[in-house]
Parts: sequence; C-alpha cells; structure tokens
Amino acid sequence: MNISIGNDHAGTEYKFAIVALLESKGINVKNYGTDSNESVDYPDFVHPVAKDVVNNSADFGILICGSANGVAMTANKYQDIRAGLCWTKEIVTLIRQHNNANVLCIPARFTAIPQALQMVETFLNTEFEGGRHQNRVNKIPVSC
Ligand SMILES: O=C(CO)[C@H](O)[C@H](O)[C@H](O)COP(=O)(O)O
Repeated sequence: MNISIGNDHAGTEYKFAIVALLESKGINVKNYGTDSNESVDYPDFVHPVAKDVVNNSADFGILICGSANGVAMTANKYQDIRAGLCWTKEIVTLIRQHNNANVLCIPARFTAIPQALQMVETFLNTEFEGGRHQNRVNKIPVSC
C-alpha cells in the first residue's frame, strides 16, 4: 500500500508519529509535509498529496493541520478527492463506510497523538459499504 501524507507546522509531530506507525506496518509513505515547526502555508502540502491520490500514485492521503479545515477545503477542490475531517475513530469509520473517503484530515490542535494514530488505523482497516452509499457518492461531483 502507498500513502501520501502532508502537514503544516501545526501537524509536524503528528506526522512523524503517523509515518512511524505506517512504516512499521510495511506501508510505503511519501512525505510531502513540512518537517519543521516554522510557519508555512498548508495548501502547499495538500496539493501534492491530492494529486498522488487522483493519479493513483497513492491509495490514500493523510493530511494534518491545526483544525484540519484548511487541508480538507483544499483537498476537496479536486473532483475525485473525498477528504473527511475527523476527530473520533467513529467518524473515521463512517467516512470510510459511507463516504468512501480517500483522504483523512486530522486536526492536530484538537486531538492527541494516540487518538490520531487510532484514527489512522481505523481509516486503513475500514471498507466502503457501497450499495446506497455508492449512489450518494456518485452524486457528489459538480460540473459548473
Ligand atoms: O488552516 C488551518 C485551519 O483551517 C490550520 O489549522 C492551520 O494549521 C492554522 O491556520 C495555522 O495557524 P497559525 O496561527 O498560523 O499557526
């Protein structure tokens, strides 16, 4: 499995912990995020992750910023990205089962690292249910 990850300065420590978890599972990780705590602009780290997911270079993307809103807003500009902002593992379960999310957005300033790691595990271990949810996912894209 290939995962691309991106973060701004608010998410650096979380990113390191998540990369360590993923690599311990033998997952191939591309790190596009900043490795520093110096202030940066989150979109710069979202676009390469979203592009990897859209062109199938990555199976999933993981994005981390302070509230996760900026990264989610940016990623969801891409037609084939379904990025979900999550703060509990139950919500993570739902963005996979119901929304077939391909990007997980984690709010570093509103969750702790152990919870973030649990959310990543849940994201990777939960399947899309299809059925009625596929009909709804099909209606998400907008062309105007
Ligand atoms: O963009 C965000 C919210 O939509 C992220 O939470 C950023 O991490 C946050 O805005 C960064 O804020 P800072 O005051 O520049 O550290």
